Amino acid sequence: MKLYTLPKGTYTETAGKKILKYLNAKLCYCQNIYEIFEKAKDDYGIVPIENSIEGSVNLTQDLLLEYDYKIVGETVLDIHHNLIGHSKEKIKIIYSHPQALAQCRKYIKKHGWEVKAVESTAKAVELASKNEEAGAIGSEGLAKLHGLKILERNIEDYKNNKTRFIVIGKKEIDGNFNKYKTSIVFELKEDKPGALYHILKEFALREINLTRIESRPSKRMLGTYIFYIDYEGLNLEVLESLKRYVSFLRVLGSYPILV
Ligand SMILES: O=C(O)C(=O)C[C@]1(C(=O)O)C=C[C@@H](O)C=C1
Repeated sequence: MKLYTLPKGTYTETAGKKILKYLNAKLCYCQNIYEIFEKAKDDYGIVPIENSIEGSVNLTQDLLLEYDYKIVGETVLDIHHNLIGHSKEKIKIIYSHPQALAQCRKYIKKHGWEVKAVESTAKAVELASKNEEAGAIGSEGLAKLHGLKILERNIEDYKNNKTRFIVIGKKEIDGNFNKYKTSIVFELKEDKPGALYHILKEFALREINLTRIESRPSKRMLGTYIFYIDYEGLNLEVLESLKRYVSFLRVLGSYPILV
C-alpha cells in the first residue's frame, strides 16, 4: 500500500510519518491536495482538514464530497512556523501556503512584507532559496532540505497552533484504538425555523458529543448550505433519526484517532 502526502518537509509529510506505524504503507509525494485525492484511489492519502487558528481547509472539505473516499483515521499535530531565508533584513517578499500565511497574518503585517501564496510550504522554501530578497514560512526540516537559515522561530500568531489531518482511503485501518469519531455531511430538507435544531436534538437526546459543526455553501444558490458534523464514537443508529430532516446524508467515515 501507499500513503500519499504533500512534499518532503511539509507538515502533512510529518503527519504522514507519524501514522505510518498504523499502516503497512510507503510514503508517496504529491504537489497538492488535489493530486492526493486523484492518486490515493485504492491506497491511502493524508490531508489537512482544519487548523486551530485559521479553521477549515475548504478544499479538503469540498473534495471529500466530490470523491468517493472514507475517512479512515485522523491525527493532530502541533504546528510551529519558522521564518526561513537568507537574511531577515533583506526580505521584501514572503512565500508560503495560504493556511500557513493565515496562521502568521499579524506577524507578516507587522513587517510590511509583500505576500505570495504558493502550493505548499515546500514550494515556498524552494522559491526563497533562489532569491535573497525572499523569505518563506515553513518547518525546520524544509530549511535544512534547502540549506537555508531559520531566521525566527514560532512566528504563528497564537499559541497552541494545531492542525488536524485526516487519512482517506477505501480500507479501514486495523487495530484496537481508544477513541473513535464519526463524520457526516448532509443538507437540510427545508429551510425553516428549528431545522438545524431537530438535527442537534437527536444527538443531544443520545448524549452524543459533537466535536465540530461546519457549514459550506451548497454552490447552487446564495444562502443554501451543506453541513458537516463530527461526533465522538461510532453511533450510526442516530443517523436513522436524521433521515426525515435531510435531503441527503452521507457518512464520511467512522474512524480511530491515531496518536
Ligand atoms: O504546506 C504544508 O506544509 C502543508 O502541510 C499544508 C498545511 C495546510 O494546508 O494546512 C498543513 C498544515 C499547516 O496548517 C499549514 C499548511
